[in-house]
Amino acid sequence: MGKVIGEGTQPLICTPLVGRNQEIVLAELAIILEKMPDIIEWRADFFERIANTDEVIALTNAMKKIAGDVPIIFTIRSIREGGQIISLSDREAIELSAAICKNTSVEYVDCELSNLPEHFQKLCKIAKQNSTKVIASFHNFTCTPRKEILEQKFRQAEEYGADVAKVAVMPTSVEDVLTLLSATLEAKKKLKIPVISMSMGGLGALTRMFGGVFGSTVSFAVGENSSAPGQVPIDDLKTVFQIVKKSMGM
Ligand SMILES: O=C1C[C@@](O)(C(=O)O)C[C@@H](O)[C@@H]1O
Repeated sequence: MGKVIGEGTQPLICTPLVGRNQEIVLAELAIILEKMPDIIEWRADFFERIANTDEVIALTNAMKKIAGDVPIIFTIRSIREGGQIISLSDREAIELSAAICKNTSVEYVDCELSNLPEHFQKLCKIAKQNSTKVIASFHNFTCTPRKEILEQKFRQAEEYGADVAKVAVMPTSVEDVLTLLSATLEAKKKLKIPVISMSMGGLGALTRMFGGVFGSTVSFAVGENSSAPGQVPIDDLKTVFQIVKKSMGM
């Protein structure tokens, strides 16, 4: 049985795929699976044929065949939230994500909270009809907004009907790292849905290792290539999680 976000005592380890074409993505997937991640994220904004819906669907089907029980997150990260430049408009990106949900070969779809509410709701509806879970996400690659803003983003994810709330921000000080951890703990206590959070960059790397203690349910790790600054190699993360389990009993 594949792992489910929010279940279990330790955060799940998710490794991103960032290949530009089918051959590279599938090669990355084969290498990553040997490292036994709990979840795979396909960052489809890196895929150069993203405008061809049939090819994108065919690749998710091929990935599912190889990944088996390992759940897949389908993500189109927009340029405004740290993603690649793509030829699709926001509406077209939502339509592609909806087509992926209808095809049912991925377990999760990422949708940014910065989308128009009607676009977000449309994708949520189609995802639910097809038993795909929605991860509502918020990213800031330049700074860490105030704690109240982070809490509001977590809350908004739940209010919008998402299944998981995710916040990724860039710290410029250790205080920023504490702000992210503190907002995560608050969200974990108040929300009914699981939360994922990370502080990016070198300073934030500790949140990828110890964020589970504060309520984060997934940590993104480098399998083959990194998709964001500060990601820790999967083997290192597994070692840290073992030490946390042994020393903290979680
Ligand atoms: O949202 C996230 C988190 C992330 O930005 C990180 O910092 O690990 C990496 C992205 O691939 C993913 O979609």
